Amino acid sequence: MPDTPVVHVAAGILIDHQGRFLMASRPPGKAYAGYWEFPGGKLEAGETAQQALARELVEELGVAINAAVPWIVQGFTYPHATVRLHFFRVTGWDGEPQPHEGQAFAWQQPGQLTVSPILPANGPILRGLALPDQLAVSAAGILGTETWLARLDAALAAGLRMLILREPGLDPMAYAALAQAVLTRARPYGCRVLLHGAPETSGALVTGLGAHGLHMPARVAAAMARRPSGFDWLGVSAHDAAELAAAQRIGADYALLGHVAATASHPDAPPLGWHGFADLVGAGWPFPIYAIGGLCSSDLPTAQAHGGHGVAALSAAWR
Ligand SMILES: Nc1nc2c([nH]c(=O)n2[C@@H]2O[C@H](COP(=O)(O)OP(=O)(O)OP(=O)(O)O)[C@@H](O)[C@H]2O)c(=O)[nH]1
Repeated sequence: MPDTPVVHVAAGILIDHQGRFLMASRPPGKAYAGYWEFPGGKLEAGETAQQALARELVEELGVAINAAVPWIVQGFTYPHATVRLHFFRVTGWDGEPQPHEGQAFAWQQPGQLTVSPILPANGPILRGLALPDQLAVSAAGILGTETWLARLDAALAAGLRMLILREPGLDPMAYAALAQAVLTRARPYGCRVLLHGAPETSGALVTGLGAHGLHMPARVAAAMARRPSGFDWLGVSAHDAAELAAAQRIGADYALLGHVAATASHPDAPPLGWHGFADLVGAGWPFPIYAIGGLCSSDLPTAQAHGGHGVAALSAAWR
């Protein structure tokens, strides 16, 4: 049987100043009419995804893009087509979106969807949109627990909304006690806390404490065939294409990719640099990828211009 040809599609997630994103209903006459999607459409011969996006948004919404960054690439097989969807986050455009094809529009808040049904391929996209563009990795072992907890309080007050509690120097009892203390501090702020380790060693603690998920080292994910059950959010560290492929295989919700810049925590391995980061991300992955390694919040625009979802900071998060 011949392989089904892959249809490449560009779709734009218009994000406004309040952090809301635009969804549109598919017009009558198209496959999945009435389903909600992100505006966009198929690439024409010779077009790049970015060019197709610009054309489709003029045709469908009458807006001209002036700020867009590549984001998730999602493959999906429908009865009518096998598609490869190139999603872009669009933060600047000229003109007010108009329903040129008779679509209905809805501006939506991440994590609080009010429209349905959604095109089946778009589930991971909506989850990805609910992830903040900055996260922090803990540093209790580096700073000392009391000092770090005080800095955590300050970071939470300043807007930190996702934290990976990675403390390889702590024994299991001390780690569990710290995790409890961190969750108590983070909950009032709605900050997600992911514990670190393998499902066998840290999974019961995630469930027992009601943490938001598990972040796994690359070698743990590489040894898995499928997603471990029982975790709302599952993240993976990666350093190369094989480790990103492992994250994809197990259905990770996000990956950290690095290290991008030289960092004291990995003095021996050469940094990827932004070009190395962009080359790896540019292969197209169905989950958001954070840049990590010697970075701080001012690196966010650079990370996003190179295809990253955002920045993960270790030392810089606690200064
Ligand atoms: N535009 C868009 N298409 C999506 C999304 N998610 C998703 O699975 N798709 C799929 O990608 C394909 C896009 O095709 P389309 O019908 O919108 O493309 P088009 O504007 O060129 O349409 P046409 O050629 O039928 O007029 C469809 O199979 C659609 O189901 C999404 O968020 N936005």
